[in-house]
Amino acid sequence: MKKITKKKIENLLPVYFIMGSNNCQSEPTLVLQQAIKGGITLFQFREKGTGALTGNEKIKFAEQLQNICRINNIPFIVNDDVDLALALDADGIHIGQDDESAEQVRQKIGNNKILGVSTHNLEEVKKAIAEGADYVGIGPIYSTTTKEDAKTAQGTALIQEVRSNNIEIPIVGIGGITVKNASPVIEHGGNGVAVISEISLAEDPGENAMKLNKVVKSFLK
Ligand SMILES: Cc1ncc(COP(=O)(O)OP(=O)(O)O)c(N)n1
Ligand SMILES: Cc1nc(C(=O)O)sc1CCOP(=O)(O)O
Ligand SMILES: [Mg+2]
Repeated sequence: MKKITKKKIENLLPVYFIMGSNNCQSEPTLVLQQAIKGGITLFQFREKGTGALTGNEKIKFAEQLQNICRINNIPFIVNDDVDLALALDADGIHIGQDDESAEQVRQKIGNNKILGVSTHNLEEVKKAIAEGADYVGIGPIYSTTTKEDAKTAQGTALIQEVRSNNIEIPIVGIGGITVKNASPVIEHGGNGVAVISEISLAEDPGENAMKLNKVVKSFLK
């Protein structure tokens, strides 16, 4: 992959689907295929929490999902695990404030992979940018039960603060986002929504992916 431009990242963020084996009630490979058909624009492999796969099982599962993404031209991002991202030659890595520093991770992955960083205040956003983030995740926008250690919901306040400071980093909102409540994230300056359960637990994952794609794109300028 060539050096990623800001415009290119923005174009990947509208419907950012995140999933691990414990987020699904049906076969995860089918859920991902349906989500892709529905119109997700980016995928993150996030294998963590209760009952998550480890070791070789985790690697094999990641390879299966990466393969599905490859066939369908959807970039594949790995959550937390920099070694796995490098071993799989993933398209990028997403890290949070409790993970390795963005500066260290950027050094390890070079300039041609996507680096996403979770942020919860303006200082963290500025630091992430200085250390080489390509986009920031801001959340939780709404309350969520999917992430065991999620912080208190903050709405779109930080997205608005970042934009009112004329900071142009691509932003994806995350946490409790559904088809019905996605639009404020974009109206207030986000470039996309990152969701787990709204797609992974949907009766029809493809339909929810399609609805999210439609609502987000209708509010993007
Ligand atoms: C797009 C996106 N935004 C935020 C997160 C959360 O990352 P983090 O705070 O490191 O928490 P975990 O996901 O690792 O539990 C994310 N994964 N993706
Ligand atoms: C992985 C994650 N990170 C969050 C953050 O606030 O940084 S909230 C979250 C869980 C998102 O799952 P759902 O779409 O089911 O609410
Ligand atoms: Mg993390």
